[in-house]
Amino acid sequence: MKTVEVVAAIICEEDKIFATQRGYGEFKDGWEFPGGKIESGETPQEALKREIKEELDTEISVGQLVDIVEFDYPNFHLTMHCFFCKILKGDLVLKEHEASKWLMKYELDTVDWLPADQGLIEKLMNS
Ligand SMILES: Nc1nc2c([nH]c(=O)n2[C@H]2C[C@H](O)[C@@H](COP(=O)(O)OP(=O)(O)OP(=O)(O)O)O2)c(=O)[nH]1
Repeated sequence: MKTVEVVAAIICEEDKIFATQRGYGEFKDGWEFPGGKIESGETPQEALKREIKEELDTEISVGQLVDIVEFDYPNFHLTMHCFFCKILKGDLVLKEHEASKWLMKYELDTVDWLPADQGLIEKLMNS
């Protein structure tokens, strides 16, 4: 099975975490942490900064690695590197997503996360 290498940004501000809803494709309407596929030659941190600039027109700093999620979807294996991030500059403009929410940790389970994110959400809620 092919492996897709993805980076995801857990953007925090004060006590809240930024969640986005996918606007297109196979997982449309599912909630996720913004990010995307690592391109060849990029470090995960570089990929994450590029993706957040593209998707949200925002510059971030990439902090601690929170988790590397390994998950089998029917058609591919996902390896997802998840980092805590902070906003440096920009207003999180939704260029690809259809909605977003700032959620407190205890509210994280109030949106419908993509299947691969379930374990991570539990971990964040219990942290
Ligand atoms: N960014 C992100 N992707 C996630 C999460 N959870 C999860 O299963 N994924 C999956 C969905 C996609 O298959 C993949 C992300 O890659 P992507 O955003 O480039 O996906 P895509 O296929 O829509 O993009 P593209 O090839 O059209 O550029 O990882 C998450 O929390 N954040």
